[in-house]
Amino acid sequence: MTSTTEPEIRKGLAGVVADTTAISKVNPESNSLLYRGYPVQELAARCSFEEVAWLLWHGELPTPAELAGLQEAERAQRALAPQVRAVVDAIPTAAHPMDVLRTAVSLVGALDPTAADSSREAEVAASVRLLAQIPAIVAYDQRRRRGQDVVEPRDDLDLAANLLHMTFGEVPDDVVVDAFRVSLVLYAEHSFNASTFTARVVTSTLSDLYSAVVAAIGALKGPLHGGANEAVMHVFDQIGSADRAEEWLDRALGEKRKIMGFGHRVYKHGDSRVPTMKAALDRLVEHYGRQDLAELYDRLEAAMVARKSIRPNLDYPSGPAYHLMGFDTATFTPLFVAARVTGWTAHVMEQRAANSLIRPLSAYVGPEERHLP
Ligand SMILES: CC(=O)SCCNC(=O)CCNC(=O)[C@H](O)C(C)(C)COP(=O)(O)OP(=O)(O)OC[C@H]1O[C@@H](n2cnc3c(N)ncnc32)[C@H](O)[C@@H]1OP(=O)(O)O
Ligand SMILES: O=C([O-])CC(=O)C(=O)O
Repeated sequence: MTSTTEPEIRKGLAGVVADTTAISKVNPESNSLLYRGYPVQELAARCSFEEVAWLLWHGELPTPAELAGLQEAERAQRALAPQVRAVVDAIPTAAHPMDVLRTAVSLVGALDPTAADSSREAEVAASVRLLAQIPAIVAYDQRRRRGQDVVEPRDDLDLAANLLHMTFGEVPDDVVVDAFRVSLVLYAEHSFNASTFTARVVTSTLSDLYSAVVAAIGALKGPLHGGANEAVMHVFDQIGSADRAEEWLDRALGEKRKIMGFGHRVYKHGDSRVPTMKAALDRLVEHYGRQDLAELYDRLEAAMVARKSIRPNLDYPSGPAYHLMGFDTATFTPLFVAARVTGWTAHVMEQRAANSLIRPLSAYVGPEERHLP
């Protein structure tokens, strides 16, 4: 007699601990998030996005000389190669900006003669290159969609201010630049989320860093992940005003729809990053005089908590914040990429340093063996 043990299947790998990481710690019990040991709220309050990028890649905050070196290298690589502009121009504007970004990043990799070099030095250099190029691609694409000419980068501005300058042709008020910087810091890293895990799977086959980032962009695009920040804005547009929030939500829940910007695979009592981003959104609401947006935000959140006890994730405040800054809704997820590329590339380097091919098993449920007639 044979005994068969059913394999345990964890759909969506929920609850599975797939490997160790020293990059960030997501703690749903204490509702906290640490990057290399530092609470993300402290980093968002006191650090530039470039300092956080260095921290994620190297494990420690940069010295003044290290930060100056990173800034110099990043600022020197902000201009897009003519081939990259030409490829972006060749993509119809009906294509989503995430498709444009995915394609352009792939070309940036193909144009890098050191792309196949997987030494740590080369991968840090490629990470800095992507840190510089992605904002330029995102800004270029939004401008061409609006029929606007390219704005050249300014090397006297940090990454956050320069991205805004390249997108809008001017540097907005400090309150706006600061809210944008905060969003980049909060979006930078979040352990084994779907896009980061994708980057690690690609790296585990000993593929190159650019391939891992291109695949991660594909994973981030979906509305269950990074695409939710864009989807939140579509929800706000559909609802229109605060007094319609409950009615809209009841209909959506009645149709068994997922409400974008709410819920999380790991956090079940609220996302550690939301209070910091909500505070930045509140400052933008004040700055732009858009209390109507804040009222809609609050009414929908309160109704969702009352009906389902499900709380907002980071995409909920980020969507309306990017809207107030003036970004097109379809540009929101590319902005997430501009931030998360730091976490992805840190994970690529960590995976490579202690690699094991990522290849789980499956339980076969198809037909028993059979034969052709
Ligand atoms: C930066 C980020 O990527 S954060 C995530 C951004 N994504 C979103 O905002 C999309 C909306 N949210 C969701 O779809 C989910 O909450 C996810 C995908 C993020 C997490 O999902 P999971 O961990 O797989 O939880 P799951 O989908 O099983 O939800 C558990 C229960 O809560 C419900 N639920 C969870 N999130 C939502 C939501 N946003 N709207 C309505 N119901 C929800 C589910 O329907 C399910 O209910 P059931 O047990 O009655 O079937
Ligand atoms: O951790 C996750 O599953 C999704 C998320 O919040 C992120 O990637 O920032």
